Amino acid sequence: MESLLEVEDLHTQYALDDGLVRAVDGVTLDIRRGEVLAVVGESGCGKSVMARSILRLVDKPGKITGGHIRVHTDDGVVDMANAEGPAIRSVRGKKVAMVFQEPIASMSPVHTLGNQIGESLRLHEMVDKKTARTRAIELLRRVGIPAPERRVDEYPFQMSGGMLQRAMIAMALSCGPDLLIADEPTTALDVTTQAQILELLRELQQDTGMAVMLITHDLGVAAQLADRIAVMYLGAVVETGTTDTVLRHPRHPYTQALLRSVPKLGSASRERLSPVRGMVPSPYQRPPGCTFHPRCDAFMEGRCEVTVPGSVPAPVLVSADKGARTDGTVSCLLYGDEDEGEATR
Ligand SMILES: Nc1ncnc2c1ncn2[C@@H]1O[C@H](COP(=O)(O)OP(=O)(O)OP(=O)(O)O)[C@@H](O)[C@H]1O
Repeated sequence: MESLLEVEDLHTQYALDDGLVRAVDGVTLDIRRGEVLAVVGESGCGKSVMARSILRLVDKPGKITGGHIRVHTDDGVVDMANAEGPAIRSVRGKKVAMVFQEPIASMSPVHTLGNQIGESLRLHEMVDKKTARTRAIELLRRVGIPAPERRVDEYPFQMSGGMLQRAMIAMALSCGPDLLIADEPTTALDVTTQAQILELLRELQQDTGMAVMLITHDLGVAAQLADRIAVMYLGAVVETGTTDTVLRHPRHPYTQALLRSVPKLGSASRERLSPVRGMVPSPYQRPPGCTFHPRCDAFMEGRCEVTVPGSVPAPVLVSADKGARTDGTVSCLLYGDEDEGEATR
C-alpha cells in the first residue's frame, strides 16, 4: 500500500518554568492510504500532542523541535514539521482533518452547524453560500443526524454529545480528507453512543477509503477498528504491528503489561487484571536508558537503565520448527543489539 503519512523522529517540547516537557520524543510511524492505524498508550504519553503536531496545532509554548512529518499529496510531499503558512493550510482540513475528544470545545458556540460546516467548504472549495448549505445538510445526513434540514440551523449547545461528535465528523469530512485523525473521539460519550460513533467511523472509512489515525487509550476500541497498532510510551513509539500480532503476540513488555490490564478480548473468564506496575514518570524527570525500565518486568540491570533501545524489526514466533517471522517494529533491548541503540540521552 502507498504511503500517505510518514512521521520520522518527531520531537515536540514545552519549555515551562519548571523545566522542559518532552511531550513527543522521537516518534516514528507511518500510515498507508486507506488503512486504520490505532495509536494507543496511557494518559500523558504524548498521543494528542503528536496528533496536533501533524496539523501544526500545538499550543504555545509547545514547539516542534525536530523531525519530519511528510504528507504525500497529489502535488508532492509536504513536510508539515518544517512547512510555512500556505503549505500548512493546503494540508490542514483538506488532506488531513481531525476530530477531537471534546467536540463542544472545538466548535464555535456562536455559529450554527450549517455555518461552521459551510465555512470550511467555502474556504477550501470556494463554493457559494447556497451550495455550502446544501452540502452541509448532505453531510449531516451522512453522519446520521436526523432532520438535517432543521438541525443545520441549530447551535452546538442545542445538541447532545453524540450528535455533536457526529457534526464534528461531518465538518472533518467536508473536504474529503485522505486522512482523518480521531483523537479519543468517544471518550466523552456514554457507552452506547461510543459504539455508535465507532460504527459510524468504520462505515465512513469503508465508504470513502480514507485512512484513519485513531488515538485511544482503549485497546478494545483499537481491536475493533484498526488494521495496525502503534503503542506509545513517554513520547515515543515502542511497538508497531498488525492488530492481530500486537494483541495476540505483544513483543514489548509495556504492551504485554497494557494487555494484562484489560479484560481479554472475547473472553468470559474472570482472570485477575493487573494495572501496569508503577506510575508514568513525571514529564520533567525521564528515566535514563529505556524510559520504561523502572516499570518493566523484564528489566536487565546494567543494560536497560543505561542504553536507549533502537527500533528493530519485531519477531513473531510462529512455531518452534518454523522459527520467527517479523511484523512491525519494537524498541526493547530484549530484541535488538544494544549497540544499535542510540547513545544514552
Ligand atoms: N499545553 C501544554 N503545556 C504543557 N505541557 C503539556 C501541554 N499539553 C500537553 N502537555 C504535556 O505533554 C505530555 C503529553 O500529553 P498528551 O496530552 O499528548 O498525552 P496523551 O497521551 O494524549 O494523554 P491524554 O489521553 O490524557 O490526552 C504530558 O506530559 C502533558 O502534561
